[in-house]
Amino acid sequence: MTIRLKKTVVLIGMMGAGKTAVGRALAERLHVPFMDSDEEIERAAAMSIPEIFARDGEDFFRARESEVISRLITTDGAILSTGGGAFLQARNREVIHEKGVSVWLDAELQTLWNRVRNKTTRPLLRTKDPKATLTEIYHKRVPVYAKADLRVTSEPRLPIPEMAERVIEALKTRPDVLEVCDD
Ligand SMILES: Nc1ncnc2c1ncn2[C@@H]1O[C@H](COP(=O)(O)OP(=O)(O)O)[C@@H](O)[C@H]1O
Ligand SMILES: O=C(O)C1=C[C@@H](OP(=O)(O)O)[C@@H](O)[C@H](O)C1
Ligand SMILES: [Mg+2]
Repeated sequence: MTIRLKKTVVLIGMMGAGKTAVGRALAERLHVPFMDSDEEIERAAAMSIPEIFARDGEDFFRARESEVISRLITTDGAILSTGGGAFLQARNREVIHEKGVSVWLDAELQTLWNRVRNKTTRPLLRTKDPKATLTEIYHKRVPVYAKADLRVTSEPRLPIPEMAERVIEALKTRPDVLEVCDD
């Protein structure tokens, strides 16, 4: 069985949902290019995300993020993992809807927290009470993430390759995106 992607699949959702890890596994499984907007921003700036936030601020980062998404979404039939804030901007949602298909990787707050709690790579969580900050961001964003074309729920103990399979199952409901050919 061969699977062919006709549109670029854009993974959206909270920090720690697994967009980067699942996106990479999904691209390997489907033999298509993998892109991550954060990695692309870091590479172009030759700085890490925390360094960009510290030196140039969040607004600067969001502007770079929009540019990178608009550019990368033009690659047909690839996987594009975005940063957790990307889908919040209407302009980003529009280009994603126009040229790709959005998949919300949805995970429970406790799962997200367990995955990000010991990491220093997410500047938005550098607050006095990072768990409260994550909770606040989560509740604010969920209604926007719900605008995605597809939603895939992540169970805390589901391994990354199985999450990638779940995404494929969800994509099978969209023949305009995924073509399954019996060999
Ligand atoms: N399904 C999963 N099972 C176990 N660990 C996971 C899973 N998804 C993500 N992780 C881990 O959680 C952390 C955050 O994942 P990441 O892909 O960076 O999330 P995001 O890009 O959505 O912020 C990483 O250490 C990743 O390996
Ligand atoms: O949620 C957010 O606003 C952010 C999420 C991060 O990406 P991940 O969702 O891949 O962690 C990164 O883009 C930046 O730290 C801001
Ligand atoms: Mg990521």
